[in-house]
Amino acid sequence: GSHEGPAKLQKQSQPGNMNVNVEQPGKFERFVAESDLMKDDENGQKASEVESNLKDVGDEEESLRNIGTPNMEVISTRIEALEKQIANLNAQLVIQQRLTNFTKTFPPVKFRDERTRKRILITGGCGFVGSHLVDKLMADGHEVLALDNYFTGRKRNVEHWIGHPNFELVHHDVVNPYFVEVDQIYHLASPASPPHYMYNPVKTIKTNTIGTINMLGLAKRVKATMLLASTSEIYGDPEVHPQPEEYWGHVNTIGPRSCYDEGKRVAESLMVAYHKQENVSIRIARIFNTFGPRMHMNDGRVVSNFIIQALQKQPITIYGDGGQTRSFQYVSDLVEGLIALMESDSFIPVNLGNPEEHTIRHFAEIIRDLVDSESQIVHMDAQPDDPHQRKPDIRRADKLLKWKPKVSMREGLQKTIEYFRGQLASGGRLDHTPKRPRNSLPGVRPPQGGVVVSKPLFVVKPDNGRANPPSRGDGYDSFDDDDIRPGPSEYIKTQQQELTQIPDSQPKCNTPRRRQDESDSKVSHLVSCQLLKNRLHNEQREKEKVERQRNELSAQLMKADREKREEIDRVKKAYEAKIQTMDNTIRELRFDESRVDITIASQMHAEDPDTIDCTALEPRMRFASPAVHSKKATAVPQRSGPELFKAQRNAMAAMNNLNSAKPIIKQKLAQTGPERLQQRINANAAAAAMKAQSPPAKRPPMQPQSVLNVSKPQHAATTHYDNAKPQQDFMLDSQTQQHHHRVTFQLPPEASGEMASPVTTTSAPVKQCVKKKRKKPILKSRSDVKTLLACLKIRKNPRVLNFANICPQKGAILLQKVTEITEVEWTEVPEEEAQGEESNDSTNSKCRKDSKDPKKLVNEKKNKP
Ligand SMILES: O=C(O)[C@H]1O[C@H](OP(=O)(O)OP(=O)(O)OC[C@H]2O[C@@H](n3ccc(=O)[nH]c3=O)[C@H](O)[C@@H]2O)[C@H](O)[C@@H](O)[C@@H]1O
Repeated sequence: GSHEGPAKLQKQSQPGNMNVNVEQPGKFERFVAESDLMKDDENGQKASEVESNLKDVGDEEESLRNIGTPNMEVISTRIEALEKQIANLNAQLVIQQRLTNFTKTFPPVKFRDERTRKRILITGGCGFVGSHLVDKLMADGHEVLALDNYFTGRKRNVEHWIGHPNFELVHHDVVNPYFVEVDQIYHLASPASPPHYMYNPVKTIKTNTIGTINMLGLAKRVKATMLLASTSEIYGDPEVHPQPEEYWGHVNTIGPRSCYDEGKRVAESLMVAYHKQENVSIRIARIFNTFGPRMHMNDGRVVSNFIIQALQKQPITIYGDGGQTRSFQYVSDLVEGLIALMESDSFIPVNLGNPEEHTIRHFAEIIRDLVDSESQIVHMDAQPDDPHQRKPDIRRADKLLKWKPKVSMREGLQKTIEYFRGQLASGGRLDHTPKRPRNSLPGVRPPQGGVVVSKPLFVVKPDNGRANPPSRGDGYDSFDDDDIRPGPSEYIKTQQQELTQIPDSQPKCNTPRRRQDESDSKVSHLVSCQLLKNRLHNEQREKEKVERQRNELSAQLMKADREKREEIDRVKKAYEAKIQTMDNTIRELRFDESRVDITIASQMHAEDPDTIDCTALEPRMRFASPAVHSKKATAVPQRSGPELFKAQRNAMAAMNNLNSAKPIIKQKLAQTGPERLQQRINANAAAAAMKAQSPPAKRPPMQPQSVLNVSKPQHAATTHYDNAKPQQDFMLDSQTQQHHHRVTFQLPPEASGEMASPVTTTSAPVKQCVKKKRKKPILKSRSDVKTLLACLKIRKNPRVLNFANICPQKGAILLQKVTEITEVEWTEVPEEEAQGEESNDSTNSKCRKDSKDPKKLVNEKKNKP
């Protein structure tokens, strides 16, 4: 029956499936039309109803399979796969999150509330000192605004803060006014390396004077405290050693360094003037030689030059005899000193430097040793106006700020060497080849030796003919017209005029070579800025891309998770349905058992077994009861003694049958546990597989109708088993044998093989069957009981049994049951009648009481109202 659908199974399992069609023969057609079970059981071995019941259980399993109950292993494998997939996606998500956060991760920042958090402006915030100051103040939890024109500063010095809510980077030249509300201003903007500040001395002066005025104006307006990064250079070539703050200095006002020295001296003067006149809160730091990471490789100062020369095993170049002295401080000490000064209330200048003094010759040897380099030390011409000695007197800083440098020179040098080593190893964006100074630089003396002048930051030729806007930083002369900014073309014209006006004493300044170099440098600077912008833009895009990928992965993860949950739900539901079905099966079997009990009890206690009132029972049980139709049952008239006796005897026989059914049902109930069910499922699956492999068994032709007609019991029972084809007809004959009638079947030749087994057992009495321990006892299931009870009913009133939906095998079995029941009844049939019928049979060779064609019989029944 594995080809049947669940709907058919459901129909089969309905209790009223085998209808006792008493007074509605018109329904016969409908039964025929619905006779799905006619197709059932092409497999003869399964004719037994026990097996058919087993099959029911198997079919339940099949119906489960139809709703998607899969093999547990398959499900768990699927779930495992999904879990693996989810773990995979999780791992990917973590990686993507790390990638995403990589650009977002900032160094740790202290939390400050509104009262203690300050807004701090740092001019030159992208420079060597400025960027370290940014780091320190950011880490301390302040809001930092870094201003830079990127002349010597580099965005990459502060790129780790870009995007931080406390940090802001503004491309601005302090020569132009800038308006912002801040609490403190660190004014660091100015080139500081001699080659850099000598490169454009006018700009250097403007930055230090106009830039300082602009910042002091801002400080005045917003009442901010302003710190000026002054320099030890204001002492010039000092005649006092070490240099205290009280020393006025020794500066050549027209020397090559004067643009810087005098610029810073004016800046100090401006600070004091604004303090006295405008009551601006000021701080002046006189910074001595400082070194550390983030120095530009092309800085040109002694520390970077010597370290790179040593690392590259090139000659270490000392200007002059090397007897000049310097005192070098590490950048972190300077930053602490600057902050300490800002936080103090000292408006007088304070020296910030490390008093550890060395000659440049000794310094070169120290670096060569620290680098473990084989570089030679070579001497070149001395620098003009190069201070011969320099050492800070830091007593004031100690007294006012409680500040002293902490990092020794060697310790600081180690860190700086590592930094430059890393820079060189990473390809060092700039190749450093210190060159002799160009003669043409204005303000720089004609070469007398090896002054190291840095190359332009990025030497990139302009790829278009357009004139580039000014990049030397002095786009206009602030003194003349603060509000009018000339356009690029006018600017170029002005520059050219300026250049042609340079006196003949410096003729080389006018050469095309000089202008070209200058232009290259400006362009390269612009290009470097642009490259940086592009890089940041690309990074931003990359970040967005990663973000997108992350979102996609999240969506995938959610989808997989949802699928998993759905799968689990589905399996759960399927198993719940399976359990439900098992429960139902067990309940039904229990129900059968109790029904049998009830029936037996009814039979035993009823005076007339046929008049039991079953109205209180539910319909299924009512059907099982002998009083199938309670109305009719109660309407049965009082019977005579023999009739009653006959009925009681029949009831006893029925009771015996029922008793024999009970243990079988119990046994079956015990068998219908979950394990047993699983076994059956497996067996069914195997059988189905076998069946699929073997060629389909040849089925008998479809039998649209089969009618069992049991007539009045006084006469010999005449039954038509009507197949569509006349040759399949057979007659039921009865003979008296010893004390009871015997019934024989004549089966159609093609069915006889399949039905041999049930037919041969028909004539044996019930008790005998049990005694012989037949493998297939007659009463085994509720349908047996139903059949029996139906037959009991038939005995009382002749009826037409409709077996339209019963297959031939089952029909045969049913006939057998009828025979067994009628056997009891027919013992009282008068001998003559039986013999008369026998003679009839002998003449006709077949018992044919109403010798009508079966089809005619059907038609007659249909025509009855
Ligand atoms: O770093 C600093 O704090 C100071 O550096 C410079 O002052 P300077 O001492 O001239 O700095 P360097 O260029 O490093 O020169 C130091 C000494 O080393 C010598 N030197 C430099 C470079 C070189 O390759 N070889 C060499 O012998 C110089 O001639 C000089 O005597 C600036 O002028 C100051 O503004 C700044 O404050």
